[in-house]
Amino acid sequence: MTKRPQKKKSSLISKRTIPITGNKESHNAPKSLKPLRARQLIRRFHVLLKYKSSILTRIRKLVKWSDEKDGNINDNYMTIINKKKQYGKIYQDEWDKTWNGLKINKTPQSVIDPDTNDRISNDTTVEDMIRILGKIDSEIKKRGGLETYQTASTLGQDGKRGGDSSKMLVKWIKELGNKINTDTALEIGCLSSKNEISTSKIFKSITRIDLHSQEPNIIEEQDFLKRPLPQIDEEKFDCISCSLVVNFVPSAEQRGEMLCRMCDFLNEPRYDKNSFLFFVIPLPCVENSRYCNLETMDLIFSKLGFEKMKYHQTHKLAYWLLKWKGSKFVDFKFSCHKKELRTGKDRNNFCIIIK
Ligand SMILES: C[S@@+](CC[C@H](N)C(=O)[O-])C[C@H]1O[C@@H](n2cnc3c(N)ncnc32)[C@H](O)[C@@H]1O
Repeated sequence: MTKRPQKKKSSLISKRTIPITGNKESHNAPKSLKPLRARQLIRRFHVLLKYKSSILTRIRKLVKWSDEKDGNINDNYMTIINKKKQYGKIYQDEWDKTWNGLKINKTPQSVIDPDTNDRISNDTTVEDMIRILGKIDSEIKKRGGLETYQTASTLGQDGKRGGDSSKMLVKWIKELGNKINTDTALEIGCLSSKNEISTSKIFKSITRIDLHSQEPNIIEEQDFLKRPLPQIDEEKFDCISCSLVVNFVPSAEQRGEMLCRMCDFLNEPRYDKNSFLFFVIPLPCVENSRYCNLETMDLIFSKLGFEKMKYHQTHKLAYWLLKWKGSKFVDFKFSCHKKELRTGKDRNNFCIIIK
């Protein structure tokens, strides 16, 4: 059902978390955060990861990187840096400068400055990009890495602050009553096994995965883009929950791939059983993006064989419950490109590309 042959895809976060010299202590993720600071950090991580992804895409072209020969660039870009002494020095100097200069307890401020020093254009050299990578990697590490991001996101799930988004899935499934018959679920991007999707017991079994597991025996540490494709029906699911994950994925192509891939993990509908996708993204991804609106999402979902059962938006989030009609309804020729839909400088660049 995969739209195109599945290539081995990248881990979204580089495995490299220490500088070349390996002599920096890692900072532990904070145990608690004030809400404002948590929001600032989440935004900051999104910016850093997205920027890093654009830089790697550009380096990939410049150095004529081949996935077959060299592996995935997200995991292996350090081989480029380590190849030349001069590259290593540029990366390390920027790493150190950022590490020594960045005050992490202050409101996040940009160490990267796309308006002046860190702009990437057609003239940007590999050296320039390695310099920016050094800054970004150092900042990610100094802020505590993915663990800090997750602490901030978990805090956003606090019941007192609106609760976890799976509440909406549970409500909808209950509303649909016996029209919906789902036993198994895959929760992509699972921060906690105490969320309503788990405690409500609406599923007989839930497989939980996350890039960085906070409950190692319960949540499998796995990148969904690398999860082996099901070989037998028992490895598929009646429901996939993908809440606030796609916006975390740094590149538009990987977001598209994630959506296409979900079809491979859903059971073909049967006479007594349907398959569902619960999907959540921040509202600005559809309300204020230069490249994506609700019509774009409707089109993508319908071309991938989904039918909208429920939609709800709050002032922050957009939620969908979609029924998957099966592989017969997937338009394998469909592609979705980057096309400007809204102009204006206050837009965000959220985009989904399907090739
Ligand atoms: C903002 S949290 C969302 C948590 C929860 N699903 C919710 O709705 O509140 C995003 C989570 O997605 C995880 N994530 C991002 N990309 C992923 C991927 N490719 N595979 C698995 N998990 C991923 C991140 O590690 C992070 O824990």
